[in-house]
Amino acid sequence: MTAMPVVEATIPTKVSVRDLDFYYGSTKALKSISLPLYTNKVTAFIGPSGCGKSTLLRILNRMYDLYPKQRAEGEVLLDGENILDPRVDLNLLRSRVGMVFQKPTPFPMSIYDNIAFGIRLYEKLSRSELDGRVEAALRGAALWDEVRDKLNSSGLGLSGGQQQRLCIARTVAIQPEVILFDEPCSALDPISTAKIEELIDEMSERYTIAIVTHNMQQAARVSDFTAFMYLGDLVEFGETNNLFTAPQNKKTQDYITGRFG
Ligand SMILES: Nc1ncnc2c1ncn2[C@@H]1O[C@H](COP(=O)(O)OP(=O)(O)OP(=O)(O)O)[C@@H](O)[C@H]1O
Repeated sequence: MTAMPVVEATIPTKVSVRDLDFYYGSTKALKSISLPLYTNKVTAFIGPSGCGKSTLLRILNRMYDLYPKQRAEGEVLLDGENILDPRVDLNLLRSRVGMVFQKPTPFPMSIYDNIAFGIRLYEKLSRSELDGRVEAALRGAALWDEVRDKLNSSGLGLSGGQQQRLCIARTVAIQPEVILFDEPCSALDPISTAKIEELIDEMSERYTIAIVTHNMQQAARVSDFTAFMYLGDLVEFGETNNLFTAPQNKKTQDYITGRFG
């Protein structure tokens, strides 16, 4: 049993990962991970390729459940409720814990319908209520001003950075509590990346956020807390400032100073 790192006892915990193991078939990809995601804070998962960052992220909304040979053991408490329990309603869970992927993946439909599609799955709204929700979501993703005059055009006609903000709008439209970002900027140019980073910062006022990133500067810029992982272990978890300036573990230090990874 590994102890849960407690860094900020004064901030409420939204998600509590406890003694989490994860298997791809017989391969163990995560080993007894325990960490908190603090409410309305951004937590970055960093570490060299293959250390388990995306695996950990995908557990937080049971994405792995789509694959029969993948299995998690341990607990992931969302507001105290274990989301690994087989009785959990996955549609409800994924409406509470949204996800933005590495590659922007708009649906092949209009900008408006990209947002409205998910809302319609969960709620029955009048046209004017739906219009309001679509606008609020696009504003929340800092995209409204760029698309307000072409809501009926295809989402696929937008630039890569705009498409990623459309995907963020689609996620926030469902009014989740937690948002998971899996390398959200890796396909984007520096200006689009800066916009998404700024957006993540603003979004943390309303959502609890976890982000997987290869880019340590990005982790340092956007996150409040950082988890450093290595070969399926959580090596160090702490406030981002502390972890980057005064790492406690030699492996963390080697990684952030570019000695490996
Ligand atoms: N579908 C899969 N089947 C079998 N093993 C897998 C699968 N996906 C990932 N793994 C293994 O699990 C481990 C963790 O992978 P994961 O993708 O979570 O790492 P990561 O830190 O996100 O890597 P990267 O930065 O390269 O995306 C790796 O050893 C990987 O080879």
